[in-house]
Amino acid sequence: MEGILAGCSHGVRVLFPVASSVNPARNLSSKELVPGVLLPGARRSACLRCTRSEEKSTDGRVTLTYKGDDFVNSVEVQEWESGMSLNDIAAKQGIRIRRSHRTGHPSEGSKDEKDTPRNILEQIIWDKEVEVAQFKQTKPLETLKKAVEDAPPVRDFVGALRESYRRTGVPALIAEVKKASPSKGVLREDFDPVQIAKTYEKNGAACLSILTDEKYFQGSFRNLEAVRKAGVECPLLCKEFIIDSWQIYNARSKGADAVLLIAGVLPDLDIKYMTMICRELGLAALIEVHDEREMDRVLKIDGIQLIGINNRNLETFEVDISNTKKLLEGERGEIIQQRGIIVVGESGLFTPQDISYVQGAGVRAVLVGESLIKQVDPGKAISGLFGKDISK
Ligand SMILES: O=C(O)c1ccccc1NCC(=O)[C@H](O)[C@H](O)COP(=O)(O)O
Repeated sequence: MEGILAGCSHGVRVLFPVASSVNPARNLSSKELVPGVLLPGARRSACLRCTRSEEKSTDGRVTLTYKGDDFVNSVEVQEWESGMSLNDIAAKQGIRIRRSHRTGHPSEGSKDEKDTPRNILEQIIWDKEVEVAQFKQTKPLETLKKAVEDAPPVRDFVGALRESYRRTGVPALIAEVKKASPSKGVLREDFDPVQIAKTYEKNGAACLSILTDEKYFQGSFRNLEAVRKAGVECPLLCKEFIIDSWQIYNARSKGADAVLLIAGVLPDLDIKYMTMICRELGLAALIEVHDEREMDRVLKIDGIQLIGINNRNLETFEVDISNTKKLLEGERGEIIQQRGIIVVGESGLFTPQDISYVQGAGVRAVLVGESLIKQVDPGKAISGLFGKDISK
């Protein structure tokens, strides 16, 4: 791939395609390469903690290298340089979800195959790309960063989960404020997010998950802000389909304490880069996996504190809670235990037996939506789900 490529040991990289109509890199000084700022034509922003040196190769490509750099020569960066399409790089990591805006490649098939989403998750992601591009026009990152400074202080999401597990002896509950879903349609007609959040908190939820996607889940950032402003103390997960670091800043500016990063959608470099941004903002990152390959990819990334195992296949909607057990068996479970990673069991949990089954597999927190939200009193339903009162 033609362009200017830079990477650093802090996990930040820049790619300015020379072919791009805008090539700001030509006139950039290192002062302008600010962490987290995505310049026009760049795929990544650079890191000010590094010291820059510049090298021009015979084919005109300029490589910016940084002192102490071990990142530039990594396999991932070499793949970026090799001329593979971005969808191909993702596919090589086992990612089936394509990005509609990514550079095409003959292996992606005919025009029709390229233009038609293969499944609901891909459809959601393609719509999200359009949505985020529009939001970015109205609120550029620099504006958003100012809003982040005024956001309510971050609450300790991981700490709340650990504390709840220690106190109750059962997996900590992340209760999901979920009005609707693509698989089940509307789950609750009389949906008052603040009231639901309050009853979840009162009845023992350690943290809350607030869906913010409007089109497919009838959620919103208004809900997230309203819950945060209503005096709810539980840390809040912004449940969004994140494909761009802009969304992480946006989530923080609205009061989120944690964000979801889906390994089935994000290549390794994106996960590394986004978790770094989360760390800088003080947010927890819940990295979601669904199969062994995704789990293995995530376990290769340093500094991961929270892994969610989704029992729902987001491409087919099939739910199977034995997926959690399968992914925690053997060496994977041992690595997770050694590193003190908290595993969150996600989706399809309806009974105390389900909870003890995933707990037995190694889960220390659960993310539950449907089985609570459909009950007359979703808060009271918590003791039914756990087989005991977890509020004390
Ligand atoms: O819930 C869906 O239908 C869905 C479809 C496509 C992408 C994501 C989807 N859900 C996100 C989740 O995984 C759940 O909201 C969460 O784990 C709670 O699941 P549940 O307790 O089964 O409502």
